[in-house]
Amino acid sequence: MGTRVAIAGASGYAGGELLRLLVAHPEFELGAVTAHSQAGAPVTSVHPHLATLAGRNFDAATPAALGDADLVFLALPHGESAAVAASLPAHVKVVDLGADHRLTDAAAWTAYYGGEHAGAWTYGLPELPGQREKIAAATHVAATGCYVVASTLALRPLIDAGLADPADVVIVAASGTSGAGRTAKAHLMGSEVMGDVSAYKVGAHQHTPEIKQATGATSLCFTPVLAPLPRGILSTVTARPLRPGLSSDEVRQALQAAYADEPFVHVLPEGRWPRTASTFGTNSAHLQATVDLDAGRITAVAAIDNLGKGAAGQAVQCANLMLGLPETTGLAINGVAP
Ligand SMILES: NC(=O)C1=CN([C@@H]2O[C@H](COP(=O)(O)OP(=O)(O)OC[C@H]3O[C@@H](n4cnc5c(N)ncnc54)[C@H](OP(=O)(O)O)[C@@H]3O)[C@@H](O)[C@H]2O)C=CC1
Ligand SMILES: CC(=O)N[C@@H](CCC(=O)OP(=O)(O)O)C(=O)O
Repeated sequence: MGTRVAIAGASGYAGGELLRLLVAHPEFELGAVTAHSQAGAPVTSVHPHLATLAGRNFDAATPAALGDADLVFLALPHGESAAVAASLPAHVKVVDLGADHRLTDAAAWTAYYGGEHAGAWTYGLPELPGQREKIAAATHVAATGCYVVASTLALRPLIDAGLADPADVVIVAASGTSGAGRTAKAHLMGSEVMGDVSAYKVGAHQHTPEIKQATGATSLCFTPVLAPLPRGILSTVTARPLRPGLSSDEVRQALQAAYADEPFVHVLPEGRWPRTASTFGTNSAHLQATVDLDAGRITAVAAIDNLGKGAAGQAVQCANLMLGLPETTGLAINGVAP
């Protein structure tokens, strides 16, 4: 018998990607897969690509159904996780894909999400220094925000190495439409998003405090961009170099040193820049960096799949650690092409 895992919010985009990963995971046995408005509906009516789940229906989200698992993934709208987590037996481990337990600063939560902060859990980005061990020892983990994963993997080693000025960071990041969720507004679907690229929540995006928390940046100008893709995030991070004459080689070497032993983070060969298509359906992040000599700025670019390393893949990576399994179990490193 494998470890029993359940999903709350299995009818959403993140929940659907979790389902896809969990049914193929060699150590997991699927427990309850709960939905809200779709409770009782066939799983394949919402996720027709999950053919092996034909005949299975979404469960109602009761504490008894979810509490029967060893580990529960919460893929619920922001603000819904704390109550569900509190209803579970104490021995059940939890990985939350939502934002509720990511921020350590309660005032930042209230400013960007509104309402009262539910409290911080262990932060679920294993590639941060020392974080893998904390995740492995944790019972409750808050998986990171999608833009935050890409931006942090590109920026954090450069701040840690003393190469990038944490007080002068600019990030422009494009996301595919699935980042907004399945229950997203009509303008994110179909004809209105095709052939269009647009900035949104300019200077006011809720991932701004989380990127600062995860990277150590103290001043950040973050502009998210909606791109006509189903999946993918491409984050372009620029920062002022802290050392005159800093070379591209030094910047690349800082990334290479930080990720030399990381199975999912790939610093590309010099001159090749990340593309979201290469990470589609994977838990990988592709990175590249240089120094823009004309502008006098470091430029680092990261690509991920927002539903992979940005959500469900990252959550499974954390669950593997929490359950003492090899971290890569059930997760893809290589993508699909063309
Ligand atoms: N999409 C992404 O790229 C990423 C998403 N996340 C996070 O994952 C979580 C889910 O996101 P996503 O899958 O995109 O969202 P979706 O809108 O696609 O799915 C939301 C899920 O929550 C359920 N739900 C809706 N309202 C309620 C409610 N009031 N109470 C309980 N359940 C409810 C829905 O059920 P039903 O459909 O049956 O009504 C559905 O299963 C969010 O916290 C999001 O921030 C994290 C990283 C990236
Ligand atoms: C394209 C799009 O709209 N994206 C969403 C992603 C944020 C989100 O809710 O995801 P996290 O769980 O990663 O915080 C947004 O910008 O609000």
